Amino acid sequence: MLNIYQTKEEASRAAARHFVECAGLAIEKHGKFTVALTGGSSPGGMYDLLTREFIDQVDWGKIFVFWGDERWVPLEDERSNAGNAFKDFLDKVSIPKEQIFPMYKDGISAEEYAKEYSAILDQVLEDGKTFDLIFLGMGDDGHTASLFPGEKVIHEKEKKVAAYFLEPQDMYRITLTAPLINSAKSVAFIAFGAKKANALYEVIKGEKNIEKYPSQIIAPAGELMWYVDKEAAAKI
Ligand SMILES: O=C(O)[C@H](O)[C@@H](O)[C@H](O)[C@H](O)COP(=O)(O)O
Repeated sequence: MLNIYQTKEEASRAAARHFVECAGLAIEKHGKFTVALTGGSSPGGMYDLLTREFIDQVDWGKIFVFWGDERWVPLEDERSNAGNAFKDFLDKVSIPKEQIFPMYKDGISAEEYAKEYSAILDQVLEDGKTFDLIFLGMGDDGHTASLFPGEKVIHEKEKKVAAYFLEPQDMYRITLTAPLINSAKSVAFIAFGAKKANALYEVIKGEKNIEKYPSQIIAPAGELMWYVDKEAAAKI
């Protein structure tokens, strides 16, 4: 469902509400809530609301946190998606540390950790396979998670988690793969601003070209939600 809001504040509020609702339903159903967070700047407003206004509406002790993707850098590095999420969100709520799984580990290669991360998911996810909720951002180029245009990781079918060297950024990336993302009960994109307008149009209304607009590959078994502002939706 495409939800368009006047401002990014309103869209962030709706995304935060979605988090609260999904958490409540999952905890009622199976005693825990498994969620993957997105990197980028887009979830900032939602994090802020979750740590203040909505803080008493979530049973934080029952939440298990993962990431959709990560730059292969230590958490102290300002490019770390996990490091930023701790600062803006996770350090301010009472999720037990052992229930938070950054996609980075010292002293091991990205490829090795992708296998380890996959094994952790097998243990923690309901039935070993489905997330309750995955948040995704979308790049101005239509990428999502670390599924970048033209990269063969877009078509990965076997692995749940993949790592590879992303030449244009000169760094390793680690990412949930499309089949795992698509098995989620709910997937929620958050995208704001005029710079996203072209990609959003192409992903939602354009001709199918997954190589060029990898976000098109996201078609979950469960619900697909978009939380966008009117600037991002300008071309739709
Ligand atoms: O690590 C990454 O590169 C992100 O996970 C990426 O997929 C991000 O979500 C988008 O690039 C949107 O970024 P913004 O939210 O900053 O626009």
